[in-house]
Amino acid sequence: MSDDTPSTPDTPEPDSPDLAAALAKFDLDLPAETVERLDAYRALLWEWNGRMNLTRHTTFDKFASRDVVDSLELAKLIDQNDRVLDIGSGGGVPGMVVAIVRPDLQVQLCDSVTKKAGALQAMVEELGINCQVHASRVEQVLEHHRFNTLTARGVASLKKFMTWLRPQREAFDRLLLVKGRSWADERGEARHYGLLKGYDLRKAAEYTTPRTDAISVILRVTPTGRPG
Ligand SMILES: C[S@@+](CC[C@H](N)C(=O)[O-])C[C@H]1O[C@@H](n2cnc3c(N)ncnc32)[C@H](O)[C@@H]1O
Repeated sequence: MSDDTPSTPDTPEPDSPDLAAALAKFDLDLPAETVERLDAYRALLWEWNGRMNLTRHTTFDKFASRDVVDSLELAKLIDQNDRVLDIGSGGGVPGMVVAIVRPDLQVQLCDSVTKKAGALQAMVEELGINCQVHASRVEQVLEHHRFNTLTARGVASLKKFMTWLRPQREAFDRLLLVKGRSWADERGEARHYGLLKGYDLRKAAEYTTPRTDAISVILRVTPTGRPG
């Protein structure tokens, strides 16, 4: 190619026209019935998003490559029939997606903002999902309920989580947190404050958001002995 050949600018890939196309684009193979249920949830989420700020993932590609991918990675780590609480569900990610892809689980959602919990409750009812919604902070939910698995994405630092959960360590078997690249700094901070004493913390999964270089990890935090 000669030096004066005009370079063609990178043309951005067009967004997929529907959820099935987006899932196929990222090699996410789900049963047709699950795709239908996910799409019904996606439509409600975008509708509610017009009334309050619940998500920035308002293209099929973003919904599939971020929300569905994170939720599927989490779902792989949850035991059969677990009682699950999704903390700070916001618009329902990952909890609602996990409830749809893993109907064996007993998923509950919580958000401390009453109007967000109200939107979640309305979506759950419209979709006919058997999923209790708590309009409260996780600290309060755990005073009255016990779960096998707690999940969360984008809610708070590890230090904050370990502070909130400290008085309720008997109320759950494990905590699964979706985190970005800064996870090791967060671990360092939580350790510095002695908040990981009496817990086992492992990186349970690591994956890349499709077609980006964004790395995500899932941290699994398990209470072991008594806190130091
Ligand atoms: C940035 S949003 C993330 C929403 C969703 N998990 C996602 O990834 O799209 C964080 C949510 O956590 C909720 N939240 C913050 N602290 C909380 C707490 N202690 N208990 C329950 N929800 C909380 C907020 O109200 C907010 O809706």
